[in-house]
Amino acid sequence: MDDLGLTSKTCTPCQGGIPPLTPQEAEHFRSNVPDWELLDNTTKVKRTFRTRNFMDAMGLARQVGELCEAEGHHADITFGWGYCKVVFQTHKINGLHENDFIMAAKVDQLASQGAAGTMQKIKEEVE
Ligand SMILES: C[C@H](O)[C@H](O)[C@H]1CNC2=NC(N)=NC(=O)C2=N1
Repeated sequence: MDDLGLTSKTCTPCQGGIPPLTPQEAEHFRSNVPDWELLDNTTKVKRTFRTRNFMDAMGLARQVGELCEAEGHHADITFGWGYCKVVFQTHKINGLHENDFIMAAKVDQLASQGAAGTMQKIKEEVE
């Protein structure tokens, strides 16, 4: 689905002073990360991940946080037993920027690796 090649891009430092994406532009980017949804009149993009328990939710939150720090573009992350909610917005422009969708695509990649890791762990436990 990543037709725009979002996962191979890196975030550009956003210094503000540019208009946020229009709803149409935001929806175009969102179609590349179909598990995410636009919020607050398309000024934010959100995905909630389901996890097996609290510690997995915290682990995912930590991994997402480290990715944000590495990219210099930060999510608002809330987690609890069985879930981790990730919301991106470019605060400097109070709206969405391509960076938010680059991050969404990279978080999907991260979470799928994590899920694969979990499945591998379960498989090993079973065998
Ligand atoms: C100086 C630094 O790059 C900026 O403050 C960055 C940090 N991370 C950020 N993250 C998000 N989501 N929005 C921003 O506007 C933002 N600005």
